[in-house]
Amino acid sequence: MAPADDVPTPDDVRVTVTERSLPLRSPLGTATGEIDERPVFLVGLTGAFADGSPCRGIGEAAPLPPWTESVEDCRHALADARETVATGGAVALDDLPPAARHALSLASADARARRDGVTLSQALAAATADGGDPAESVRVNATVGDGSVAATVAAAESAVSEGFDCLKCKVGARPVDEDTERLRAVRDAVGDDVALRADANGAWGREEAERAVDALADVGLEYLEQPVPAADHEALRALRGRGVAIAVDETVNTPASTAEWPDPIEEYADVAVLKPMALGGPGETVAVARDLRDRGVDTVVTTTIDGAVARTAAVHVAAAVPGGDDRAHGLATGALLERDVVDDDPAPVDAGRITVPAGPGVAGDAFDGVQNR
Ligand SMILES: O=C(O)CCC(=O)C1=CC=C[C@@H](O)[C@@H]1C(=O)O
Ligand SMILES: [Mg+2]
Repeated sequence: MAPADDVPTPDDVRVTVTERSLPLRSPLGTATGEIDERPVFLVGLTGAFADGSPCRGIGEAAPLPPWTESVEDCRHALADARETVATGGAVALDDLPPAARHALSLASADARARRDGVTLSQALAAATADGGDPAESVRVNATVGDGSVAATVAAAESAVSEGFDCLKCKVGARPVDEDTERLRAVRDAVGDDVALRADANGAWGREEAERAVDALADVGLEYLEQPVPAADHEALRALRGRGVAIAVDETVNTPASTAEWPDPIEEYADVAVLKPMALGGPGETVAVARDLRDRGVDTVVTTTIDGAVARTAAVHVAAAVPGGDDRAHGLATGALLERDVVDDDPAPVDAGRITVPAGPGVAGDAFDGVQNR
């Protein structure tokens, strides 16, 4: 772990953890079931760095198996970390499960960036060799859940009317032929100028996936995300070059699987969809994104349908990745929530884009007091 991302262990830092339950406006239908509520843990760091400068940072864990550990395991990991710091010990990020690690890695990065008077994306870009300047805004896609043809088309048309020029549709919850009909109907409704993606969450077997890819070859998908189970690497390789670009999500999005990625990954995927919550933090994700881009695999950053703290941090991650505004990112998930951790989103969506908050840190003082709401 780069020193910049370790939890600061100044003399008198204090870790606070508060739990929130964030209901969705309506359940998000996916191939692996419906998501109707998101439990999140807000993690605050307060105190002073060893040089006496104030240490104040905020992080968030939004556990979502199978991308991360369970809510219970996250709760325990954060309680143990809080106790370790309270008794003067040091927390080793490497020892934490992904969502808990994300919360502490983010809180530490936020505290350091606020101390240094820079945005999180500036700190993330500077922390890697050829960082360059982060993007000032990022393009984002709308997320369209599973549903009937009519409901899918209506949701797509609504997103386009709000200014989105990229739509990601969840597939895999119904027979392949129905999903290809849904996607074809969306294409017919929105025209050719809107980018269209589909995400199967690993629901299809090899034969179904090949049938889907062949049926979708003329729909003009930007990519098909995780068509087959995470571990079926040979199926991924076999799907390449059939007219639809292939993206991986579950295959690459747990620290454990980083060591078990199919190698060379560029033979298995055109795009990697990266989830900072699953990869254990913003710094970790930017490092993975740079490695993948060096290997010819494009990257997109998405939330795990997080609260505003983690979602805003993911915006900074997308802005810090070189060429990060080439593709739309899956960061417009705040609109899916009935209730968030703050009333005013510091990184709202406007016509399919999100402007990176001016900082310092994740969003300046926008999240001050978030744990007391
Ligand atoms: O990528 C997006 O548009 C938003 C995030 C998103 O689709 C997901 C977040 C978390 C779990 C899944 O339901 C889904 C995904 O698989 O990418
Ligand atoms: Mg996905």
